[in-house]
Amino acid sequence: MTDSNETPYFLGTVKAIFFENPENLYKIFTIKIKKTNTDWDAKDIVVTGSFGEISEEEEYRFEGQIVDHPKYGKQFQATSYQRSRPNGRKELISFFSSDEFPGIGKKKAEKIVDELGNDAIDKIIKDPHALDFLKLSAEKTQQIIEQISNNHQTEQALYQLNNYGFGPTLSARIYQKYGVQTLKKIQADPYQLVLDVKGVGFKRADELARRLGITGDDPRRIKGALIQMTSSMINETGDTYVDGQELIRRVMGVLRNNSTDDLSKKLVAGLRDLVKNGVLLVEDGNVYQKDLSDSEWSIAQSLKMITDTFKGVSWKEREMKKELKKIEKQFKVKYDDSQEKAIRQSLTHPIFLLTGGPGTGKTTIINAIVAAYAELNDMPLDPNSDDYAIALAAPTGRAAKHMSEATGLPAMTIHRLLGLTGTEDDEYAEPSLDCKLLIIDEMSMVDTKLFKVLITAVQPGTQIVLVGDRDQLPSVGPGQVFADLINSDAFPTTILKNIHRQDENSTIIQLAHDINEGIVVDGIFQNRADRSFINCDSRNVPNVLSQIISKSSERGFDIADVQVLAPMYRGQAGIDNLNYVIQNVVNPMKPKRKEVSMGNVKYRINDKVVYLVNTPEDNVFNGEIGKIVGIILAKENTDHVDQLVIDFDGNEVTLNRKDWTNISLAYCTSIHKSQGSEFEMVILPLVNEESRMLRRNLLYTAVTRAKRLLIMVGDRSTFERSIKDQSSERQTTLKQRIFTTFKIKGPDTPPKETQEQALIDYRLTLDMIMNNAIDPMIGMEHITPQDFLEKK
Ligand SMILES: Nc1ncnc2c1ncn2[C@@H]1O[C@H](COP(=O)(O)OP(=O)(O)OP(=O)(O)O)[C@@H](O)[C@H]1O
Repeated sequence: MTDSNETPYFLGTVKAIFFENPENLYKIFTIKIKKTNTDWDAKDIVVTGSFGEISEEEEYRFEGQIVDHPKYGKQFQATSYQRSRPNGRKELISFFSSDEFPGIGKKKAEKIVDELGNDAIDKIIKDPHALDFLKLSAEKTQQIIEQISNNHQTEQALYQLNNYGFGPTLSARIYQKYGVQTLKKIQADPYQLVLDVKGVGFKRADELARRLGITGDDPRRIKGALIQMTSSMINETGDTYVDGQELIRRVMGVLRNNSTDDLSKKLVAGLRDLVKNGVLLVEDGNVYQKDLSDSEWSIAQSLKMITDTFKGVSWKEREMKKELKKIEKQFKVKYDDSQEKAIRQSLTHPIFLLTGGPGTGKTTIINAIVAAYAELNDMPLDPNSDDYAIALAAPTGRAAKHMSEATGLPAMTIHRLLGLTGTEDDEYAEPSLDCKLLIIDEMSMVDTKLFKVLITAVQPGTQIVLVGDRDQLPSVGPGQVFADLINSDAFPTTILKNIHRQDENSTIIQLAHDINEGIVVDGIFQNRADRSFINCDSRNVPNVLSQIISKSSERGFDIADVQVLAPMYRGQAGIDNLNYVIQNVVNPMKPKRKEVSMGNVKYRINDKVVYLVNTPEDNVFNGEIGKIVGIILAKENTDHVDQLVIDFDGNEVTLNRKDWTNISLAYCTSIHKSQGSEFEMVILPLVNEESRMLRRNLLYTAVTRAKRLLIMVGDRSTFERSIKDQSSERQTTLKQRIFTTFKIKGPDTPPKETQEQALIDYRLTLDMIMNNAIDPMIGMEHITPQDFLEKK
């Protein structure tokens, strides 16, 4: 493609930037070509890549390669770029006399080049007195120097970030955060990156710090470890705070090799500093990430504001009675007592909570609420009408689709409703929600931070209905908002218990309810038309599963409708091994078939895969399941990289090898990931080795994913034990914040401890540890410090 062996480049002026992703700084734009060493013969080309700073009408030099995008055709994928420097006398004169340097005309520009020569720019950057001969005012001279240095610093920073080992995406993200201060900031405190830039963990910052000579018990290192450990522990448990003593013990484990006598003093000083700077917060001996703690408070305050500003309803009781009769007729249903109570409460209160297991009528009630609300408030149920003010939303795309199908009205993800991008910027978003009735489904999946953004967006006078199944697994992110709201007793709540789904052959729903009640009946292990139990130990699970899958495909089940769900990745009956085993049953390697590898995983055409991150620019989101429809080997394309083409429900996405870490095989997925989705057939292997993870809510969530068929595999005692194992609640303080804000006296609220007292306690613990009275590694025998450094 190129004239010579040198890297392909394009020099040109940026004309129109038509796509920018603020998260990874990915941009797509056209340039008007001035020069290239390729045989591209058009006047323009589309350039793509991650760029810290690109301005329209500026000239840049891009290095990279021409690629052939399956949808958009040929474009230039830039791997590096720099603002082009004026070259030669003529260009330099027009550069200095341009609008960038007001006050310098052609004459002065000529003088500069005559005096400083063709490397005038470098000379000005290096020597602040280089321009003295012009005899301009000090202010003017300074302006010129700054203008030139700013351009230069961007290049310099990105070059140095690359030297530090950051790839283009991370470099662009860091540069976006710190701008021209990038190098100064990083060199002053590389651990600040852990806090400021998503994707940089303690381990990476620690490596960089070592290169910069920051080691041992340097305060910056201690603070970096405290921040990272707090975040790791919160992500691990889903709690909204960590136990202070435990945190300290773990941080000691990380810093252990470098411990000095006064480490304990330094640790407490580090903690104190982080508290002072608003990063962490200490309360009642617990350590919070300040923003997560603030989110709990904001939620409580917003709920209070919504409650206080509610002005009641304008219609009379008899009108509601009449309306209930009308909708029963309209939907051809007779609501049971708790259902009727739910409809009444939702219509008459500012905030209402509705929870129930499968088939208890949650969707039925959402429909009734919408219809009755519209009628009683004289609102047309027509989304195109200006007076329509109902917002329906759910945390996942699938749940939103279900809501929309059930109501016949538009429903969307909470992210879309709020205009969020699925990136870390979401936490700082302050959207405003313009509706009068807001209904959220699958509320158990909403975490603290998302709920904070949602609820603070709600305007006074809005009525809110939160619907979900409180017994399912809590959200992936920290918190258990739905359970906390229900347990606070601050809001009217209805728990639906009667199962209404009339399907004589279906026993799965009853089983789910029994599990939820902790009832172990023999019937669980007897085969029914829609479910069966296969007794086997963990060694036999792969074999048994292979047979079930073969049989199900003989019976005409598409593998897309069959989902194996497991709790753990490791082990014979773990997700990784089962994916390998099932892949070889449904999509085996044969001679002449294409196959590519990524680590131990092989990918073939027709493989079922799951996407693991959010990439709005490709319209694919975390948890979406797709099918590999194409494998393009490096030797077969102009990019010279292996590519997978994946069909996500009609949306085809091409992933270069470097992005294959964003997918995994999906024949078997985790129960956690399956929440909010339903499958025709669920196969659920549970084995004794996993007993540490098995809780009632995990089993309950897995079982309720099955629409038509459920096959449980494993040993009886494991199932029995998980049914009996009450799920342990997450540690959060949302309930207490609600008690305080609503002035409700909560049951035995623990005495308040001041920050100072807590810090003194830590000091004592630390001193004991330092004096070897307590081994900091007690209870951590099988755990290495590495386990806490960065989440995999
Ligand atoms: N009072 C009722 N009388 C008769 N049928 C009812 C009643 N309430 C609900 N149903 C029916 O029961 C079935 C389950 O109801 P619905 O789908 O609303 O429950 P759900 O709680 O949303 O269940 P899931 O969470 O599993 O979707 C539906 O077919 C619905 O029509």
